[in-house]
Amino acid sequence: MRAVHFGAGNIGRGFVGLLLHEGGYEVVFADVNAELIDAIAAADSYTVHEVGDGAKDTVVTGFRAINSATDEEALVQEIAAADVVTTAVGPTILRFVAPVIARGIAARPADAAPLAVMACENAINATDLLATEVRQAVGDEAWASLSTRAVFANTAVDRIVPGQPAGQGIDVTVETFYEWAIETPAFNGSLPSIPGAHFVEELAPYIERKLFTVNTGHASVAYFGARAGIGTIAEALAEPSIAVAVGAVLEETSALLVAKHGLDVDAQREYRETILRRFANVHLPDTVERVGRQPLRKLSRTERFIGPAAELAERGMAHDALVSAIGAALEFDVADDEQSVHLQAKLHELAPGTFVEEVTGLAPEHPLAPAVLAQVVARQASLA
Ligand SMILES: NC(=O)c1ccc[n+]([C@@H]2O[C@H](COP(=O)([O-])OP(=O)(O)OC[C@H]3O[C@@H](n4cnc5c(N)ncnc54)[C@H](O)[C@@H]3O)[C@@H](O)[C@H]2O)c1
Ligand SMILES: O=P(O)(O)OC[C@@H](O)[C@@H](O)[C@H](O)[C@H](O)CO
Repeated sequence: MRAVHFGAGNIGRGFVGLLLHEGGYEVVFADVNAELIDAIAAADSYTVHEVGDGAKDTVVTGFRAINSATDEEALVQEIAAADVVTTAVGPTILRFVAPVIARGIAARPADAAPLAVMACENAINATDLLATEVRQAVGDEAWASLSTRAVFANTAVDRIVPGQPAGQGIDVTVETFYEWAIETPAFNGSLPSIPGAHFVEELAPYIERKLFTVNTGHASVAYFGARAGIGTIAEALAEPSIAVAVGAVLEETSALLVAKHGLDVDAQREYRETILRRFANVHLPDTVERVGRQPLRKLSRTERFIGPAAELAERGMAHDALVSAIGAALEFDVADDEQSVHLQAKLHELAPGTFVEEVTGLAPEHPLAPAVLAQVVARQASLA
């Protein structure tokens, strides 16, 4: 069995590639980073080092690597012969990988089984977004045929894989925890063989529980930590005032998840506690800069802050702690992060109402809009 995986970065090597390898796939990593692809191509194996309680090392073998920026023809042939295509490139990059995926599907033999396509990104319905990009890349007529030759399935992936320290080659340091939920109906009974994954009938409760607990909590630690001048996630969470603020954020998103998806209150409390222990793992060298990266994406309408806060406001439920975290996000000012630079520029340039509509997608009449507007006004006053 063969899998083509786009994005040979942290989660690509440290989780998706690993689980595909353990499922018996030969993994072909595709990435635009020439140095990384050359290093993977030159290696016979790499090691995934877990850190924390019960940690173990796993050696990954049987992979190849293709530079997707310079070797598109080879990539098309790999996809044409693959069983599975996965991505972990970031939601904003899906539109760049869509055209070659389309070409690969079109090049498959007529009698080939449908290709399983799964975007492993932190976003609601990321694979649907990828499918939309493929459709836009080829047009409606070609899509009518392509869409019968591939199965696009939404997934939720969870494992904290920090930026990797220099000097360890392509090895990856990860936490011990992992979860990969894959939505089944699109497969019509022919599920891909990935023993480490968890196949579920309906993904919405899983992806929302993950994004609005793990990622909302994580980003809150990052933004409160950055505001306090703290560099790592574990150190930020060790600061009592930050732990209290993040706990309050997660109480709010948990209340939404319980109300919306009928999650068990005690199970959700345990899930939250597990997550806070994961963030506190001092062996994981994770930084507030990585976790806070791309704040414009994180402040967008369906993402980890505005998404749950808007639904809470619509239901008349408490959301003050989330609004405070949004206030901290507005202060994220990291010169190396392009979106952080754009965020700060918009705060300087735009009227507060325009900023709220443009960045968060909230209309002025939305019940959450006034509270977010107040945070923007306060941030702009501090910059004046
Ligand atoms: N790291 C984590 O803890 C984690 C956990 C769960 C989900 N995710 C999600 O996985 C995705 C990747 O995150 P990451 O932390 O591995 O990031 P990363 O930056 O380590 O890896 C992304 C990789 O994608 C490559 N890439 C960029 N553009 C490309 C293109 N056009 N074609 C092919 N490759 C391209 C980059 O060169 C890079 O190697 C994101 O959506 C993230 O939210 C990350
Ligand atoms: O990848 P992002 O930028 O959406 O979010 C940063 C982190 O919260 C994220 O990568 C987590 O480490 C991961 O989602 C854990 O499963």
